[in-house]
Amino acid sequence: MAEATASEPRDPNAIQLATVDRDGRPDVRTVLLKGKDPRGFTFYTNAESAKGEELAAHAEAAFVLYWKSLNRQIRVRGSVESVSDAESDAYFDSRHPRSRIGAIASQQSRPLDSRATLEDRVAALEADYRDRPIPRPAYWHGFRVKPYQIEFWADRANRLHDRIVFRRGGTEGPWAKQRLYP
Ligand SMILES: Cc1cc2nc3c(=O)[nH]c(=O)nc-3n(C[C@H](O)[C@H](O)[C@H](O)COP(=O)(O)O)c2cc1C
Repeated sequence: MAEATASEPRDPNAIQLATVDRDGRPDVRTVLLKGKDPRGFTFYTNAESAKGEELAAHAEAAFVLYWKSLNRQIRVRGSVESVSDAESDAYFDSRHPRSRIGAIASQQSRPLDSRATLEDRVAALEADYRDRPIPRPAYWHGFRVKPYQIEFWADRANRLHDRIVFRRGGTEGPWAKQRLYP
């Protein structure tokens, strides 16, 4: 990530996050990776969005990071849990006030009749919260992907790329390392 931060033109932490809906049909979208530690990988979103509903029905996800400037890919599969309220509060409070207002104003993934409706809602909320703290809505929080598989792919000459996969039986415990044919 440090190398990508130095060389990617923007959003080195953008991940393409895949989930499945109630009928088992895949869905995918970009979100920003906001945390990584031994427990897993964290992103923030509206739990009432399409992805939130999909995760509520089936708490499993996969994501891919592709750094074009480095020609490297990382693939992750894992089970998903909500992060603690304290973690979500800390991240929410670190965001710019406009982003906090945006999180309240946006009924993410639901129909919006016009851009003006959203802008009016933002203006009303900005007036409402001018002199008081902007609280994190309960539906806006972090999700943690707890990995059971992580694969690193790196470009090599003549398309004989390196692929190293780490797997484990569940979301805890030791990893087994395996090299794969490209
Ligand atoms: C570069 C980029 C970063 C994004 N980051 C986030 C994010 O961190 N959280 C989020 O909820 N949506 C983010 N989005 C918007 C999502 O891709 C998506 O439009 C939105 O979350 C609704 O997805 P859903 O309908 O599948 O729930 C981002 C989009 C882009 C292009």
